[in-house]
Amino acid sequence: MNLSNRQRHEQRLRIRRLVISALSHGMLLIILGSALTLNLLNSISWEHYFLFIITAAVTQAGFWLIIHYDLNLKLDDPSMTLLQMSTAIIWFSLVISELPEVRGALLILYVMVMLFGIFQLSMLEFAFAGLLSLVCFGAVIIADISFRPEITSLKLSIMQWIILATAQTWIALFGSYVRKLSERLKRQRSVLKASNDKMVRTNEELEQAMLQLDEIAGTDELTGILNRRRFFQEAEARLHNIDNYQACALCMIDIDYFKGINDRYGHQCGDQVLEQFSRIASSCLRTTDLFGRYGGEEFILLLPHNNQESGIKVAERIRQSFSSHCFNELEQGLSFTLSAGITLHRWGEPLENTLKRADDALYRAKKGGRNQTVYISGARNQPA
Ligand SMILES: Nc1nc2c(ncn2[C@@H]2O[C@H](COP(=O)(O)OP(=O)(O)OP(=O)(O)O)[C@@H](O)[C@H]2O)c(=O)[nH]1
Repeated sequence: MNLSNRQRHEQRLRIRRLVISALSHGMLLIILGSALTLNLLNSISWEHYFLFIITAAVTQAGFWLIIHYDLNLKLDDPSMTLLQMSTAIIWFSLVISELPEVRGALLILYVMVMLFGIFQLSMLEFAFAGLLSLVCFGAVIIADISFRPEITSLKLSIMQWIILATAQTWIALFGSYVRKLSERLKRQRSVLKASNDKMVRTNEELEQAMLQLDEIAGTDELTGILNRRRFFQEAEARLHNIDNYQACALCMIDIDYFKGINDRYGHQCGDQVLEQFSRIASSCLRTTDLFGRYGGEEFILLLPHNNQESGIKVAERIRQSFSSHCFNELEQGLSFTLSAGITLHRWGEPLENTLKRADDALYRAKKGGRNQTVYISGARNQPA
């Protein structure tokens, strides 16, 4: 039978309980065996003793086989608590019936059996187990009166029966109280677990929402690239972590005569050009590059691990890709140009200084006739 992890765990617990039950039987047999060896008991023979061993072994092995082959799972109560208790009560009664000398002391065995079911049985089941022990013990008394009248004190036997009835009633009441308590604890634990799970889920959802909010807060609505604020946050963080001998380029890009695009084709078409430019530029960049919208039609790039040559190459690649793109949807064969200013970040310098140089380079590109990339040296790229 294919069992779930939970069922397997419960079966292991049932085997453990069975071991406890077998040990209780064994303990009684050891006590009896010791008393027999020391000749303290006259009423019981070794034959009877071995019969007790065999019956105990057979019943315990039977229960073990039932659990081992998972047959108990087909029962209404897979723990077989009441069944095991009833078997034990009958077996203890047989043992007790052979030991009139120590019967009073052995009454405790019935109580022990009742304790076995303290977390499992309902009030009704407890009442059944208690009644069964009283009936079995009553049968022992009747057998004594019938077969051993000479050594039987009726008054004492009745007194013992009353004591047993009182003890079993008390245990049945106490047992049902303990069971209710444990059920209440279980319910509280499951409520706690449910609210804990809910809290974990809410936290995860909150975290997810915060991440989404953070992403939205750092994204330019029109182009989907980083906005100016987030670009500088991330650029500062990157520069802080960059190792000092790795050159890093900063590039500013401005679409040429953008006002004219707006004026001629309308603001919406101007937006389309900005979106298209962002797509083209993104396709020319590596995932480690930072790309943001500086404002209006101005864009900014941080290109880690780039020197003068490779930085200019990236800017030129973007410029050429953009200028060779045709905006046929606006006008057949229509294309635009851009200007770029680039510089290298100097190790340890504030980002505004680098930005100022890149802006100067862009200004020169515009002044120089647009549609070009101008580089201004970032001087040393080494520690001062
Ligand atoms: N469609 C659109 N236009 C914008 C946006 N942001 C700024 N602009 C416009 O971009 C234009 C920028 O024009 P200018 O700064 O004069 O520059 P230019 O026309 O590109 O000229 P040069 O940069 O000198 O080549 C302005 O008309 C702004 O209104 C935007 O999000 N969408």
